[in-house]
Amino acid sequence: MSTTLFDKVWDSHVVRSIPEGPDVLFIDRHLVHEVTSPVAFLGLKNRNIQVLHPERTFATADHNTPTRNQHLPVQDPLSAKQLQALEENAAAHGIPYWGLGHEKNGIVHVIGPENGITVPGATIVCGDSHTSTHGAFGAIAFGIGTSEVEMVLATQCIMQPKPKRMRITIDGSLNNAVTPKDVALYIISRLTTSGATGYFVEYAGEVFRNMSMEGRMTVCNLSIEMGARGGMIAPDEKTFEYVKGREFAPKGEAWDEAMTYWKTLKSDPDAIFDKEIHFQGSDIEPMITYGTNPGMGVGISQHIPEASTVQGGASTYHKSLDYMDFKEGDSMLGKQVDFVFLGSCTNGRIEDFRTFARIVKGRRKADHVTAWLVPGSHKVEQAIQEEGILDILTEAGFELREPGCSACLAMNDDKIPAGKYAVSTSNRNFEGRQGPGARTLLASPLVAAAAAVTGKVTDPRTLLELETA
Ligand SMILES: CC(C)[C@H](C(=O)O)[C@@H](O)C(=O)O
Ligand code: SF4
Repeated sequence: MSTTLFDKVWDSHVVRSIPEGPDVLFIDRHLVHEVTSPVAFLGLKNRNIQVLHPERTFATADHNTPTRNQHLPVQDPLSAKQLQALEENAAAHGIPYWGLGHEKNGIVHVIGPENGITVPGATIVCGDSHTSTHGAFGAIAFGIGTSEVEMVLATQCIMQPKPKRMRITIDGSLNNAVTPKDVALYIISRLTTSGATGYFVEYAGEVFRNMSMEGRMTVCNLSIEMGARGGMIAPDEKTFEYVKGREFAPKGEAWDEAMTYWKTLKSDPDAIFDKEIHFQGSDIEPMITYGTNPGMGVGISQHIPEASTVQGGASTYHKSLDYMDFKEGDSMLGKQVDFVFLGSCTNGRIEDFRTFARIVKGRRKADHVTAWLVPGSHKVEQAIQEEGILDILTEAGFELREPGCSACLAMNDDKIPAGKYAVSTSNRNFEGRQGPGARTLLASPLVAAAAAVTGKVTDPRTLLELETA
């Protein structure tokens, strides 16, 4: 029978189908963080229920944690309270808790793959929209609300209507300096932020096959920003190689058994999708956003589009440009940059720091730029040191902070001041996302690095060319 990858994984997890209603799905892995879990645990307490599968549940602190002096007590009272609540809840239910300072601590979507919690063919949920990241391994992974977190804690199941299937195929190869982040921003700019609403996306084609696991995670992470329920990529040798030997991955006979199953995880050649979309890799250039949603992006050498050429109302478009203090027709190149943020579950992995270092090596941070370089986890932080990247960064005048979500959503002290411009490797550029009045330009680690050393929006290709010249 011809089945999609998505159907194979979904159908094998259905515990019960409700006619004309949602399916009840078994959940293999449940990731928990401090923001969306307190009320869920309270619900369990009120009903005197224990977590059904603590060994399938993993808790970390990431959203409102400081990125400096993590060894000291957390100053902000609300953050301190949320962190303490998670620690106590985890202890009460026998759930592993990787709090501040723990070697496995980090952003929930970075530590899952890093520790082998994320595996092909699994169902993975978290009270967090960017759970889609884990789809890079051929898992069905999606964000859930707090009441659903409670449901999964209590039953290890969730009720979900089955989404439709979309496949986005990108063939060919990518141009110089075009990274997975650019591919994702390009797709969203073409589809808009609601273009995949109601769908679960499979990414296929040469461009994704050639991507590293880190790159695939970046792409799947951003699926949610075009409205998709999630995104996934069929596992291949690269996936298996990445997972093998990680702490929570299957071992010995269990590994062999898992591999037999994982190798079947691909869409059949004649599988039918509800919607198919095709792009060419060579059409993509380094991207940057100019507006207040992730779909408002252009190639870095381009100009801000005229309102008449974009979808949606002109008044919303103008409101967005007013917030950014940009004008239709402006060139993106040369725009002043005050802050640079490298980090988040989109681009806070080791490969992103390697990419950033490629450009800053032998250069200096621009004097007027404040740069926050925040690893996605302690393991990433450690790799940055071990690989000598920290030396490159330090020599160029940068400083490394401690892991967490940080300026991605500014729930801690890392807030971009009102009116300032930040080139950010994160995933959302909504009004006030990085601090009240802050203006965000989403881009890749390469574009962020180019901005950090020149102090303005700069095409990274011009700097890379100088190196090879
Ligand atoms: C705080 C959390 C619920 C939220 C999410 O769901 O995505 C956050 O991670 C974000 O990126 O906005
Ligand atoms: S890094 Fe940003 S997008 Fe990712 S989980 Fe944290 S706040 Fe959400």
